[in-house]
Amino acid sequence: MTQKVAVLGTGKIGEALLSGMIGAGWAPADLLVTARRRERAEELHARHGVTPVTNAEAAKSADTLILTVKPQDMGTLLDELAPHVPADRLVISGAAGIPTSFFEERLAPGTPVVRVMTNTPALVDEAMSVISAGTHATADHLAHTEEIFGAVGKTLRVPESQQDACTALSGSGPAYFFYLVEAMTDAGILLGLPRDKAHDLIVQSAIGAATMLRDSGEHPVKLRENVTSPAGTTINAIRELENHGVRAALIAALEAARDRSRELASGSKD
Ligand SMILES: NC(=O)C1=CN([C@@H]2O[C@H](COP(=O)(O)OP(=O)(O)OC[C@H]3O[C@@H](n4cnc5c(N)ncnc54)[C@H](OP(=O)(O)O)[C@@H]3O)[C@@H](O)[C@H]2O)C=CC1
Ligand SMILES: O=C(O)[C@@H]1CCC=N1
Repeated sequence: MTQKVAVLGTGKIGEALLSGMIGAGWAPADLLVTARRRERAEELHARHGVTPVTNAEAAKSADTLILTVKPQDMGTLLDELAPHVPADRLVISGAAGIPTSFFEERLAPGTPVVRVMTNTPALVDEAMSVISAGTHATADHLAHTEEIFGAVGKTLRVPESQQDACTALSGSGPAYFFYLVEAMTDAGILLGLPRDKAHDLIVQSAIGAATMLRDSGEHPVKLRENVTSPAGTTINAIRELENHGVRAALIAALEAARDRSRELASGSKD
Protein backbone atom coordinates (compact mmCIF):
# COMPACT_ATOMS: atom_id res chain seq x y z
CA MET A 1 0.00 0.00 0.00
CA THR A 2 1.31 3.45 -0.87
CA GLN A 3 2.14 5.54 2.16
CA LYS A 4 1.38 9.23 1.72
CA VAL A 5 3.56 11.62 3.66
CA ALA A 6 2.67 15.28 4.27
CA VAL A 7 5.10 17.99 5.37
CA LEU A 8 3.22 20.73 7.18
CA GLY A 9 4.93 24.12 7.30
CA THR A 10 7.42 23.50 4.54
CA GLY A 11 10.25 25.98 5.15
CA LYS A 12 14.01 25.33 5.15
CA ILE A 13 13.94 22.04 7.05
CA GLY A 14 10.71 20.78 5.46
CA GLU A 15 11.99 21.42 1.94
CA ALA A 16 15.40 19.84 2.64
CA LEU A 17 13.61 16.73 3.87
CA LEU A 18 11.29 16.63 0.84
CA SER A 19 14.15 17.03 -1.56
CA GLY A 20 16.11 14.21 0.13
CA MET A 21 13.08 11.91 0.15
CA ILE A 22 12.54 12.43 -3.58
CA GLY A 23 16.26 11.84 -4.17
CA ALA A 24 15.96 8.58 -2.20
CA GLY A 25 13.10 7.35 -4.39
CA TRP A 26 9.85 8.66 -2.88
CA ALA A 27 7.37 9.51 -5.65
CA PRO A 28 6.44 13.22 -5.61
CA ALA A 29 2.85 12.10 -6.15
CA ASP A 30 2.90 10.55 -2.65
CA LEU A 31 4.17 13.73 -1.01
CA LEU A 32 1.86 16.52 0.14
CA VAL A 33 3.00 19.91 1.42
CA THR A 34 1.41 22.78 3.25
CA ALA A 35 2.61 26.38 3.45
CA ARG A 36 1.25 29.55 4.98
CA ARG A 37 1.66 31.58 1.77
CA ARG A 38 0.27 30.64 -1.65
CA GLU A 39 3.47 31.65 -3.50
CA ARG A 40 5.52 29.36 -1.26
CA ALA A 41 3.18 26.44 -2.02
CA GLU A 42 3.46 27.16 -5.78
CA GLU A 43 7.25 27.33 -5.51
CA LEU A 44 7.38 23.91 -3.81
CA HIS A 45 5.14 22.41 -6.50
CA ALA A 46 7.24 23.91 -9.30
CA ARG A 47 10.55 22.76 -7.75
CA HIS A 48 9.63 19.27 -6.58
CA GLY A 49 6.35 18.27 -8.24
CA VAL A 50 4.73 17.75 -4.82
CA THR A 51 1.08 18.56 -4.17
CA PRO A 52 0.19 21.61 -2.07
CA VAL A 53 -2.85 21.06 0.18
CA THR A 54 -4.35 22.73 3.25
CA ASN A 55 -3.35 21.56 6.71
CA ALA A 56 -6.78 19.95 7.18
CA GLU A 57 -6.56 18.12 3.82
CA ALA A 58 -3.08 16.85 4.74
CA ALA A 59 -4.41 15.51 8.05
CA LYS A 60 -7.21 13.64 6.27
CA SER A 61 -5.29 12.16 3.37
CA ALA A 62 -1.69 11.51 4.50
CA ASP A 63 -0.65 8.51 6.60
CA THR A 64 2.27 10.38 8.14
CA LEU A 65 2.27 14.06 9.08
CA ILE A 66 5.63 15.78 9.56
CA LEU A 67 5.23 19.10 11.35
CA THR A 68 8.09 21.51 10.56
CA VAL A 69 6.77 24.89 11.67
CA LYS A 70 8.70 26.97 14.22
CA PRO A 71 8.09 25.92 17.85
CA GLN A 72 6.24 29.21 18.45
CA ASP A 73 3.78 28.35 15.61
CA MET A 74 3.12 24.79 16.74
CA GLY A 75 0.22 25.60 19.09
CA THR A 76 -1.68 27.47 16.35
CA LEU A 77 -1.04 24.68 13.83
CA LEU A 78 -2.26 22.03 16.27
CA ASP A 79 -5.42 24.02 17.09
CA GLU A 80 -6.18 23.97 13.36
CA LEU A 81 -5.19 20.33 12.83
CA ALA A 82 -6.50 18.53 15.88
CA PRO A 83 -10.13 18.11 14.75
CA HIS A 84 -8.97 16.53 11.47
CA VAL A 85 -6.27 14.06 12.55
CA PRO A 86 -7.53 10.47 12.93
CA ALA A 87 -5.80 8.65 15.82
CA ASP A 88 -4.09 6.19 13.44
CA ARG A 89 -1.94 8.89 11.82
CA LEU A 90 1.75 9.00 12.68
CA VAL A 91 2.61 12.57 13.72
CA ILE A 92 6.31 13.47 13.55
CA SER A 93 7.45 16.77 15.04
CA GLY A 94 10.65 18.36 13.78
CA ALA A 95 10.43 21.33 16.16
CA ALA A 96 13.03 22.25 18.74
CA GLY A 97 12.03 21.97 22.36
CA ILE A 98 8.44 20.82 22.08
CA PRO A 99 7.89 17.50 23.88
CA THR A 100 5.76 14.68 22.49
CA SER A 101 3.33 15.24 25.40
CA PHE A 102 2.46 18.66 23.91
CA PHE A 103 1.05 16.85 20.84
CA GLU A 104 -0.48 13.95 22.76
CA GLU A 105 -2.45 16.40 24.92
CA ARG A 106 -3.89 18.15 21.86
CA LEU A 107 -4.51 15.23 19.46
CA ALA A 108 -6.94 12.29 19.67
CA PRO A 109 -6.12 9.85 22.50
CA GLY A 110 -3.65 7.19 21.34
CA THR A 111 -2.18 9.18 18.43
CA PRO A 112 1.42 8.02 17.85
CA VAL A 113 3.92 10.90 18.03
CA VAL A 114 7.64 10.85 17.25
CA ARG A 115 10.00 13.76 17.99
CA VAL A 116 12.95 14.37 15.67
CA MET A 117 15.75 16.92 15.80
CA THR A 118 17.52 17.09 12.45
CA ASN A 119 19.90 19.78 11.13
CA THR A 120 20.49 21.82 7.97
CA PRO A 121 23.11 19.48 6.43
CA ALA A 122 19.92 17.64 5.42
CA LEU A 123 20.30 19.88 2.35
CA VAL A 124 23.35 17.85 1.32
CA ASP A 125 22.17 14.47 2.69
CA GLU A 126 24.56 14.76 5.67
CA ALA A 127 22.00 15.46 8.40
CA MET A 128 22.17 14.15 11.94
CA SER A 129 18.59 13.34 12.95
CA VAL A 130 17.89 12.34 16.54
CA ILE A 131 14.65 10.41 17.08
CA SER A 132 12.52 9.75 20.18
CA ALA A 133 9.22 7.92 20.58
CA GLY A 134 6.21 9.42 22.33
CA THR A 135 3.89 7.34 24.53
CA HIS A 136 1.99 5.60 21.71
CA ALA A 137 4.71 5.30 19.05
CA THR A 138 5.66 1.70 18.24
CA ALA A 139 8.82 0.13 16.82
CA ASP A 140 7.18 0.34 13.37
CA HIS A 141 6.59 4.07 13.79
CA LEU A 142 10.24 4.59 14.76
CA ALA A 143 11.42 2.48 11.82
CA HIS A 144 9.22 4.49 9.43
CA THR A 145 10.62 7.73 10.86
CA GLU A 146 14.16 6.42 10.39
CA GLU A 147 13.34 5.52 6.80
CA ILE A 148 12.17 9.09 6.13
CA PHE A 149 15.02 10.90 7.87
CA GLY A 150 17.56 8.31 6.66
CA ALA A 151 16.96 9.85 3.22
CA VAL A 152 18.86 12.98 4.33
CA GLY A 153 21.64 11.55 6.51
CA LYS A 154 22.29 9.64 9.72
CA THR A 155 19.70 8.83 12.37
CA LEU A 156 20.06 8.00 16.06
CA ARG A 157 17.42 6.94 18.60
CA VAL A 158 17.66 8.61 22.02
CA PRO A 159 15.38 8.79 25.06
CA GLU A 160 13.29 11.94 24.84
CA SER A 161 14.97 13.25 28.02
CA GLN A 162 18.13 13.74 25.90
CA GLN A 163 16.45 15.67 23.07
CA ASP A 164 17.21 19.17 24.42
CA ALA A 165 20.89 18.28 24.77
CA CYS A 166 20.95 16.80 21.26
CA THR A 167 19.31 19.97 19.93
CA ALA A 168 22.18 21.96 21.46
CA LEU A 169 24.82 19.63 19.99
CA SER A 170 23.68 18.59 16.52
CA GLY A 171 20.52 20.64 15.84
CA SER A 172 22.35 23.93 16.31
CA GLY A 173 25.79 22.35 15.75
CA PRO A 174 26.33 23.37 12.12
CA ALA A 175 25.96 27.04 13.13
CA TYR A 176 28.96 26.78 15.46
CA PHE A 177 31.14 25.41 12.67
CA PHE A 178 29.97 28.14 10.26
CA TYR A 179 30.76 30.71 12.97
CA LEU A 180 34.27 29.26 13.41
CA VAL A 181 34.91 29.38 9.67
CA GLU A 182 33.72 32.99 9.59
CA ALA A 183 36.05 33.94 12.47
CA MET A 184 39.03 32.04 11.04
CA THR A 185 38.49 33.70 7.66
CA ASP A 186 38.60 37.09 9.41
CA ALA A 187 41.89 36.01 10.96
CA GLY A 188 43.21 35.21 7.49
CA ILE A 189 42.34 38.75 6.41
CA LEU A 190 44.17 40.15 9.44
CA LEU A 191 47.18 38.09 8.37
CA GLY A 192 47.04 39.69 4.91
CA LEU A 193 45.29 37.06 2.77
CA PRO A 194 42.52 37.96 0.31
CA ARG A 195 39.07 36.92 1.62
CA ASP A 196 38.38 34.35 -1.11
CA LYS A 197 41.72 32.59 -0.56
CA ALA A 198 41.30 32.65 3.24
CA HIS A 199 37.81 31.18 2.81
CA ASP A 200 39.05 28.36 0.56
CA LEU A 201 41.92 27.48 2.92
CA ILE A 202 39.67 27.31 5.95
CA VAL A 203 36.81 25.43 4.26
CA GLN A 204 39.16 22.78 2.82
CA SER A 205 40.82 22.44 6.25
CA ALA A 206 37.37 21.97 7.80
CA ILE A 207 36.42 19.33 5.21
CA GLY A 208 39.73 17.51 5.73
CA ALA A 209 39.40 17.62 9.52
CA ALA A 210 35.74 16.47 9.39
CA THR A 211 36.63 13.57 7.10
CA MET A 212 39.46 12.49 9.43
CA LEU A 213 37.15 12.73 12.45
CA ARG A 214 34.62 10.52 10.68
CA ASP A 215 36.92 8.04 8.93
CA SER A 216 40.21 7.70 10.85
CA GLY A 217 38.82 6.03 13.98
CA GLU A 218 41.20 8.25 16.01
CA HIS A 219 40.20 10.30 19.05
CA PRO A 220 40.06 14.06 18.35
CA VAL A 221 42.77 14.64 20.97
CA LYS A 222 45.14 12.34 19.05
CA LEU A 223 44.30 14.03 15.75
CA ARG A 224 45.05 17.45 17.30
CA GLU A 225 48.29 16.19 18.89
CA ASN A 226 49.44 15.02 15.45
CA VAL A 227 49.19 18.64 14.22
CA THR A 228 50.86 20.11 17.30
CA SER A 229 54.67 20.01 16.91
CA PRO A 230 56.95 20.69 19.91
CA ALA A 231 57.85 24.41 19.93
CA GLY A 232 55.85 24.71 16.70
CA THR A 233 53.11 27.03 15.46
CA THR A 234 49.99 25.15 16.53
CA ILE A 235 50.77 25.10 20.24
CA ASN A 236 51.08 28.91 20.18
CA ALA A 237 47.57 29.11 18.74
CA ILE A 238 46.21 26.54 21.23
CA ARG A 239 47.67 28.53 24.15
CA GLU A 240 45.74 31.61 22.94
CA LEU A 241 42.52 29.58 22.62
CA GLU A 242 42.97 28.37 26.20
CA ASN A 243 43.89 31.90 27.43
CA HIS A 244 40.66 33.21 25.92
CA GLY A 245 38.56 30.48 27.47
CA VAL A 246 37.30 29.08 24.17
CA ARG A 247 36.69 25.60 25.60
CA ALA A 248 34.71 27.03 28.54
CA ALA A 249 32.84 29.34 26.15
CA LEU A 250 31.78 26.38 24.00
CA ILE A 251 30.59 24.43 27.04
CA ALA A 252 28.60 27.47 28.24
CA ALA A 253 27.23 28.09 24.73
CA LEU A 254 25.87 24.56 24.34
CA GLU A 255 24.42 24.68 27.84
CA ALA A 256 22.61 27.91 26.88
CA ALA A 257 21.26 26.27 23.71
CA ARG A 258 20.03 23.29 25.77
CA ASP A 259 18.32 25.68 28.21
CA ARG A 260 16.61 27.57 25.37
CA SER A 261 15.36 24.29 23.93
CA ARG A 262 13.78 23.55 27.32
CA GLU A 263 12.17 27.00 27.36
CA LEU A 264 10.62 26.39 23.94
CA ALA A 265 8.72 23.42 25.37
CA SER A 266 5.56 25.42 25.93
CA GLY A 267 5.35 26.50 22.26
CA SER A 268 4.67 30.04 23.47
CA LYS A 269 5.76 33.16 21.56
CA ASP A 270 8.21 34.32 24.31
N1 LIG B 1 16.79 25.69 10.83
C1 LIG B 1 17.44 24.74 11.49
O1 LIG B 1 18.68 24.65 11.50
C2 LIG B 1 16.67 23.70 12.23
C3 LIG B 1 15.34 23.85 12.53
N2 LIG B 1 14.69 22.88 13.21
C4 LIG B 1 13.28 23.02 13.53
O2 LIG B 1 12.58 22.90 12.31
C5 LIG B 1 11.44 23.72 12.34
C6 LIG B 1 11.41 24.57 11.09
O3 LIG B 1 12.56 25.39 11.06
P1 LIG B 1 12.94 26.12 9.69
O4 LIG B 1 12.69 25.22 8.55
O5 LIG B 1 14.26 26.73 9.94
O6 LIG B 1 11.82 27.30 9.71
P2 LIG B 1 11.12 28.02 8.49
O7 LIG B 1 10.55 29.31 9.01
O8 LIG B 1 12.04 28.06 7.32
O9 LIG B 1 9.92 27.03 8.13
C7 LIG B 1 8.69 26.99 8.78
C8 LIG B 1 7.62 27.18 7.73
O10 LIG B 1 6.35 26.95 8.31
C9 LIG B 1 5.43 27.84 7.72
N3 LIG B 1 4.24 27.92 8.59
C10 LIG B 1 4.10 28.52 9.79
N4 LIG B 1 2.87 28.32 10.29
C11 LIG B 1 2.20 27.57 9.37
C12 LIG B 1 0.90 27.03 9.33
N5 LIG B 1 0.01 27.22 10.31
N6 LIG B 1 0.56 26.30 8.24
C13 LIG B 1 1.45 26.09 7.23
N7 LIG B 1 2.70 26.59 7.22
C14 LIG B 1 3.08 27.31 8.28
C15 LIG B 1 6.21 29.12 7.62
O11 LIG B 1 5.59 30.01 6.73
P3 LIG B 1 6.17 31.48 6.47
O12 LIG B 1 7.21 31.28 5.42
O13 LIG B 1 4.98 32.24 5.98
O14 LIG B 1 6.70 31.97 7.78
C16 LIG B 1 7.56 28.59 7.13
O15 LIG B 1 7.61 28.50 5.73
C17 LIG B 1 11.49 24.53 13.64
O16 LIG B 1 10.57 24.00 14.54
C18 LIG B 1 12.90 24.36 14.13
O17 LIG B 1 12.95 24.31 15.55
C19 LIG B 1 15.28 21.71 13.55
C20 LIG B 1 16.58 21.51 13.26
C21 LIG B 1 17.41 22.49 12.63
O1 LIG C 1 17.91 27.74 16.39
C1 LIG C 1 16.93 26.99 16.45
O2 LIG C 1 16.04 27.16 17.33
C2 LIG C 1 16.80 25.83 15.49
C3 LIG C 1 16.69 24.51 16.22
C4 LIG C 1 18.01 23.84 16.03
C5 LIG C 1 18.66 24.65 15.01
N1 LIG C 1 17.98 25.69 14.69
